[in-house]
Amino acid sequence: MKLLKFGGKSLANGKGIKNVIAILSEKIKNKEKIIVVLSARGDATDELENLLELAKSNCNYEKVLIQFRKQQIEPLTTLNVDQEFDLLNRLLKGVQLTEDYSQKIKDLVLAQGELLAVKMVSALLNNINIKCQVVDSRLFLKTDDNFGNAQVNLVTSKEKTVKYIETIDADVTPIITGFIASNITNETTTLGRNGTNYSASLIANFLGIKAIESYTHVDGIFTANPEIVSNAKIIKHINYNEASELASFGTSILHTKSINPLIEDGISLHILNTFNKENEGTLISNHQTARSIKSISVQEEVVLINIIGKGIIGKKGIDARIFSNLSNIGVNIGIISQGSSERGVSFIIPKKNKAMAQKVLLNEFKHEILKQDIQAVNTIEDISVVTIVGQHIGNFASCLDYLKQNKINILLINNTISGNNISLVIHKKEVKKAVNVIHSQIFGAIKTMHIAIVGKGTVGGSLINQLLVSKAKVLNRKNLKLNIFAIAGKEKILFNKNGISDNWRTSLQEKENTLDHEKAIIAYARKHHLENLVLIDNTSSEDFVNYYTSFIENGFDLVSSNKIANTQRYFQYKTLRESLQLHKKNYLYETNVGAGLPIIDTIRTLHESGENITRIKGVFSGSLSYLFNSFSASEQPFSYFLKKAIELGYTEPDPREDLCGNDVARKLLILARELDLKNEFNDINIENLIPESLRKGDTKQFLVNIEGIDTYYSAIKNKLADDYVLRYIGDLSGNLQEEKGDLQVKLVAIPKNSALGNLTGSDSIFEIYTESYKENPITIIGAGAGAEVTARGVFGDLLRIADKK
Ligand SMILES: NC(=O)C1=CN([C@@H]2O[C@H](COP(=O)(O)OP(=O)(O)OC[C@H]3O[C@@H](n4cnc5c(N)ncnc54)[C@H](OP(=O)(O)O)[C@@H]3O)[C@@H](O)[C@H]2O)C=CC1
Ligand SMILES: N[C@@H](CC=O)C(=O)O
Repeated sequence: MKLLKFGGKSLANGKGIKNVIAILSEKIKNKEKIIVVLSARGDATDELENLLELAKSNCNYEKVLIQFRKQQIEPLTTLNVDQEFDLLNRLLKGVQLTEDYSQKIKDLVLAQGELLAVKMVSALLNNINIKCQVVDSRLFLKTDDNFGNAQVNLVTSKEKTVKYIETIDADVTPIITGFIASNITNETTTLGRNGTNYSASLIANFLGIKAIESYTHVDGIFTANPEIVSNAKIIKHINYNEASELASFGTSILHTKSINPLIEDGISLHILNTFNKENEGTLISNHQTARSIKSISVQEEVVLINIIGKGIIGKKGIDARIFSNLSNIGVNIGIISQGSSERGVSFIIPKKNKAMAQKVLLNEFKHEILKQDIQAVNTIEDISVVTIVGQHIGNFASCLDYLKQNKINILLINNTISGNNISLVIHKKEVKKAVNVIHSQIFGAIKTMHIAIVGKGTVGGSLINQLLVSKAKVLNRKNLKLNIFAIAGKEKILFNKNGISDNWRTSLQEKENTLDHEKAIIAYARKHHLENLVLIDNTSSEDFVNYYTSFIENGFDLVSSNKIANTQRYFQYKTLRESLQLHKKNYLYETNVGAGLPIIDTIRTLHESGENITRIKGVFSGSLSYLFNSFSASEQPFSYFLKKAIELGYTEPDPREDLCGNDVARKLLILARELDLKNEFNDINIENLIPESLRKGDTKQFLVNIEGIDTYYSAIKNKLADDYVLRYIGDLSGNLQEEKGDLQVKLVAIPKNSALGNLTGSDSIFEIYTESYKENPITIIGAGAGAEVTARGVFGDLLRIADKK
């Protein structure tokens, strides 16, 4: 024999009630022996409560009652419900006259919800020739007089239940009301909210039924609320102890009170979805599961009370006074925190008890408050308790670190003595982010990086497209979801918290111009509780780097192809690093020097391992490499190749930044600073390759007069000896153990058959001389510029940051 319990949402009009009848008729036709327990249909309990309130306030409840009746007789409008509605009418009239009602009246009114539900389901089954009988549980579930939350007399109720059910013919299915019972004088009582689950557990226990199927509107118990964590998973099987833990920490489909009768009699409870026949649901039984389950639950509607004062330290009896006073007024206390040297006690109570608790405490401690021994009894609202059930504190350190990295402020932390549950008190606005962060950390589930990309030109545009093309593969291989939630150019921003799509260029174009990109991006991420934030700077803007610290302070890691932040004044460079350290944030910029080549990583590894780097020399500019390689081997003028280099995406947004040597100088300075040298940009000796007349004016003007550059370069070429080529090199030398190195950027003529002379295309070459490698430098060679290789380098930095999470 099985007991089937259906919740209110399952019994609501439309698909719900249809599915319930289908489930029941299939089982009965298959000769399964079942007993059915029902809740009130849909929101009937709330609606009946609302009717009481309307009547109490002397409002016109009749119209609402007519509407309620209409709902309750769907889908069988011929159902006779006169008895229930005559009673409701009389009761509500009385309430209207007296402008008040007792809990006893309320129980009688609410009971009509369950009575109507069993009447409807029985009638629908009878209509399809299934024998069933309406059963009013008030006839056998006996309670005390505590209306609204009555205590069941287990012995009497068991005896009466068994006797009553025996009177029903074996081929008739009992359809029993949940939630309602009666006292010794047969007055209607109720078993508290979610009482139907309790009724079902008790009836199964009394009748020796070993299995309950509890039909709800959800697929079962999840590792976290699926409305908060999109990739939360169903927990297929848990044992009673784990279920009790989940129930006491706020998992809404379980209630401790309902689990106890199951444990006592080894009754399994299968949570199933009325609306999803295929789903396996969650089975709760006494079988030991292989490993302790983990599930994250959230308790809302709580407040944190802090009692603060120097007079509390070491004083005996303070705690006893707090807790006995609250217990006297029936307030349940949750997490308690009291540091040995802290001047205060903090604890969680239900929000509804806030005013009452504060009043009682202020009164209890009025003398201490007067003497200033207690400075404040304050309340922090808008908090939630996030509990990780089945999580040991010993393995939680990385999760805490991860929460900190995501700027989640933990007000209190608490673990149970068994060490298997951890509760965190956090601000309500951070709950969504916190639960997602914890979920991805403890379940190794899909981790989502939320990425804002500023700069959507040559490099930025390629990066966005690479990310869109590769994101499915990355998800597959690394369980990592790359979600671009913002794209910005100079003037416009496009946001989409679920990730921008392939037509981002058109969508961005259609946006209004905005100011303050930084503020808008931070506000958007905060509003949508986005975790694992990364800001990617693909501009060459000097202004935008000023916002880096603000992004860091607001929980963003940084990736940048823009070289400006690393080549500002040394104190600014240092301040940025201090901020990164303080906020435990990462800043990766591999593309700053070698585009897609791994220069910074190599130099940093050598340096950090103690290897003395003595010199770094090479052709650092992909565009200039391309220009000199092509120009030397051709009769075309220099400007012809310069235009091609711009087209190919090798140059800086203003190509004069390459030609004047600034770009190479920046790369050189970035490398020097990786070696802990404190050079400033001004310290670099730079040979400028732009004729004086073309240095002034903006990029547009320069491009109009671009041919003006040709005579200058033809003259240089004409002076070049045979078998020599031109190379624009960066050279970091001197004593690199000192505070500053010697930084030179210059044009040199070198033999064609040397390492530097042999370069082709837009290749760069970096020669790294060290004490161990002596005269044979480590050489890194490859494409030194270009949209695709640089974007790939930025992509690599992003994945490196994801790996650190
Ligand atoms: N090209 C290469 O091979 C390499 C380039 N880099 C670096 O990559 C960066 C980007 O270069 P590239 O893509 O060629 O440049 P582009 O000129 O093609 O793109 C620059 C982008 O930055 C945007 N932008 C400029 N200023 C701002 C601002 N203040 N706020 C927001 N957005 C802004 C522009 O917006 P809008 O579109 O609205 O004009 C544009 O989308 C540079 O710093 C460069 O040094 C690094 C290594 C190699
Ligand atoms: N303009 C740069 C691009 C990479 O930083 C270059 O030419 O190397």
